[in-house]
Amino acid sequence: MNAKSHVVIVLSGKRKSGKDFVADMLLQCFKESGEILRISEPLKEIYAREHDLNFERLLDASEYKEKHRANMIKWGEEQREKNPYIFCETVIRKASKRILIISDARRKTDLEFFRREFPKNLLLIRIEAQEETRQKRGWVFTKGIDDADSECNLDSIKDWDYVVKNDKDNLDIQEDIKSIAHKALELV
Ligand SMILES: Nc1ncnc2c1ncn2[C@@H]1O[C@H](COP(=O)(O)OP(=O)(O)OP(=O)(O)O)[C@@H](O)[C@H]1O
Repeated sequence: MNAKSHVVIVLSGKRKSGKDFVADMLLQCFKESGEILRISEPLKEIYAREHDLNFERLLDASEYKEKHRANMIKWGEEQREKNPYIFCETVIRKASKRILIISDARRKTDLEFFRREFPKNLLLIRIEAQEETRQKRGWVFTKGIDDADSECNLDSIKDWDYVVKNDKDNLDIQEDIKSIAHKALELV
């Protein structure tokens, strides 16, 4: 598939704001024509290979992932200093479906990449949840992670196509999900 023929929905939000949850709900709207891709996946794949770690365990929500999170962030920064778009480029090479849901944009350079590559077929989404909600979902403020660039770099961005307030449950965000899915299908 020609890279330019994708419609791309980019999700961003703080830890435990519900990025994966929203990505899954969106995917249900698109079924076979959609797929979820994560910028952090090639990062984890290459990091695991270079550090002799278990790639699968870095992907799930395990203690193992949390243990390596800080070092992985630092390593990712070093790679991005050489090429800020390296992980976005890798993830797009893996895309095979018409509608791509990128569930973890974290930096302005990620947005730059998608704006440049998909100027007409792009939806930028911010997921917001209050700290109290995130804590109920298991979030604990961690110095070096929650105050790092990977969590804060997009805080100042205001021109999202949609902001989803995800403090309640799936019924509460269903209307937002429908609008986003509808807009994406218009762009196909
Ligand atoms: N609207 C919702 N209704 C019910 N549960 C939700 C909702 N949003 C998120 N959750 C739950 O909260 C938890 C955290 O959500 P999720 O994993 O999607 O967050 P995330 O932003 O992807 O987190 P991280 O950045 O840490 O990977 C999950 O258990 C998820 O099922």
